[in-house]
Amino acid sequence: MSEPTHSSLGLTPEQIAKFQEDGFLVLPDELDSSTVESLLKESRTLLEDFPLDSHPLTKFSTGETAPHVGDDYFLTSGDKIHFFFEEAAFSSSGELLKPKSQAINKIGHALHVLSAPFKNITLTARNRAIAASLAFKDPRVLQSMVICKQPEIGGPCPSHMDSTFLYTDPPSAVGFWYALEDATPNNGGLGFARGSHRRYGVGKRFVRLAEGGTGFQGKDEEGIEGEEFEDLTVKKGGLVLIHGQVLHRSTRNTSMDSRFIYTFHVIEGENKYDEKNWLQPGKEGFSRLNDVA
Ligand SMILES: O=C(O)CCC(=O)C(=O)O
Ligand SMILES: [Fe+2]
Repeated sequence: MSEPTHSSLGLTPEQIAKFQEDGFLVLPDELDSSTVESLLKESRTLLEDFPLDSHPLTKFSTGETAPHVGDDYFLTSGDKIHFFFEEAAFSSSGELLKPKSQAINKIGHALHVLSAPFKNITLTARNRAIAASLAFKDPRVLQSMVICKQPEIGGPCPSHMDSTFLYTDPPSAVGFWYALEDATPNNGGLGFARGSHRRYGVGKRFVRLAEGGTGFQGKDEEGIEGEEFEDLTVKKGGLVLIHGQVLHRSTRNTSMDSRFIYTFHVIEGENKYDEKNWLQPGKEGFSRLNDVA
């Protein structure tokens, strides 16, 4: 038998139609259990090994939690592995309430470049073929992260569309979201307003501000707040593809179970990616899925 071609590794016509209809697509069992185990092990190692003393949110002993502490750490994270705390991990006087491995909400944003286990599941022939199925010509990978959503204090991710954050002209973002643990309505799962990508354009953008830091520019389209969300259950190893304009969110995790997921985003390299976007490419540019053998 001949080797499978890229296109035969891609989505079926039925899967493509469902993605276009709903704005998301669940692909169960995308990763086998030993791969998931290796990604969890890598995540735990990163959490254990990062230096707490030099982190911008903990190196100030006075509990300095002003909004702009950490702006630079965030804005320079596009080609690095940085660690972002759960808001509820600190007391009102700025003391860390949990051991650091249970206090981090998110690790990002270049795991797909700098961490071999994450790179190995991101820059793959399968993902190249999935992107081709979704009509990408020059798919580029950016903004990879592990979202830990820690037990008891896991912060919510309010309703948004990803093209607000990773805008191209025309919009093209697609999220690849992998459950590394079962993600359920009980531990802060993932919820969608089904079909909402067909109801709204990209109304606002999350940008670098001229005065420093980041903020939103523009307005949401009318009616966006009234959307109903369906909370999914995604078993570990499952992949969810997320259209850049579908509204999605995840809720607070007050359960005793963490909800580790890995996500990265793909944009069309042929579309204009401007300097307002919060995440700017390093010298190498964003990773090309078409370079995968
Ligand atoms: O899993 C979450 O909490 C949110 C993930 C998300 O918004 C994304 O991957 O685009
Ligand atoms: Fe998102």
